[in-house]
Amino acid sequence: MLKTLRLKPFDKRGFPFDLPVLQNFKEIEIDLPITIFIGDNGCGKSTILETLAYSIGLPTISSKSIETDGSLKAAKLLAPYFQLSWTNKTRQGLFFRAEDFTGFIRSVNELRSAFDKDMQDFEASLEGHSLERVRGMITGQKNALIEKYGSDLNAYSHGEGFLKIFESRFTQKGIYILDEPEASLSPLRQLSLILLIKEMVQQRGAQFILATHSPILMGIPNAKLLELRDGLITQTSFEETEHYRITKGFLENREQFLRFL
Ligand SMILES: Nc1ncnc2c1ncn2[C@@H]1O[C@H](COP(=O)(O)OP(=O)(O)OP(=O)(O)O)[C@@H](O)[C@H]1O
Repeated sequence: MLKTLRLKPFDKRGFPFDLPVLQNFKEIEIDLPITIFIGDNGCGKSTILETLAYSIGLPTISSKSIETDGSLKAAKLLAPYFQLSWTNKTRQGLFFRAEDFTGFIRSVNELRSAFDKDMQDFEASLEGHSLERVRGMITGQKNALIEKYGSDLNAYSHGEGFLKIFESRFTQKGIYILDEPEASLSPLRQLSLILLIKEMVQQRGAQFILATHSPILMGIPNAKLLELRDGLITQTSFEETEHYRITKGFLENREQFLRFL
C-alpha cells in the first residue's frame, strides 16, 4: 500500500511547478485504502494524480505504457520530485481518466475488426492445416477480447461502458487511480461504483486514489478526504466540503438558493 507522498524541494519555474498547491505541500499521508482528492476546477488534482500514476508506472485503460503517453508531459517533469513510501510496493492496478475512455473503446473495436479482416485475408490465401492453425489463433485472440470487454463496447451507453471497464479491470490487489470516474455515471451507477470499490478493498486489499466532483463518491465511508484549496492540501470531512454544502443547500431549497446567485 502507498503510505506517503513527499514533494522534494525544487527551484523550477513554469507549469506544473508554479501551481499554488505545489508551493506549500511537503508531505501527505495516503494511509487509508481509499483517498479522495477534492477541490475546485484547476486546483491541481489531475496534475497530482497523473504524476502519482506516472511515478508508480501504472497501466492505463489502453494498456499502453504510461511512459509514452504524450498527455503526461507535466507528470514527467514533476515525477522526479515525488517521493513515495510504501508498505508493499506494487505496479499493479489501473490509471483511469475519463478522457481516455472514448479512444479506448475505439481501439478495442478496431482491434476486433482487424481480427475479422485478417481472417478473411487468410481464408483467401491459405487452406487445409495451415488455415486451421491460423483460424484457431485468431479466434482465440478475438474470444479473449470479447470475454474481457464484451462483444462490442459501442453497444453500451457511455456510462454503461464505464462500469463495464471498471468491472473488467478491477481484478487484482493493486493501486487504482481514478480521475473523475463519475464523468458519465448516473447517481445509481455511482452507487454501483462505490460497491465495486468497497468489494475490491475488502476482498482484494486494493487501494484507491480518486479525484472527484461527485458528492456521492465523496461520501464513500471511511475514505480520507484531502481538499485542495488556497494552495493547501488539508484533510477534511464529508460535511465540511464545499461540494456537500452547496449540493445540500441546493437540494433543500433550490428556489431560495438560486435567488442568491
Ligand atoms: N499544459 C499546461 N500548461 C499550462 N497550464 C496547465 C497545463 N495543463 C493544466 N494547466 C493548468 O494547471 C491547473 C491545474 O490543472 P489540473 O488539471 O491539475 O486541475 P484539476 O484540479 O484536475 O481541475 P478539474 O477539476 O477541472 O479537472 C489549471 O489551472 C490548468 O489550467
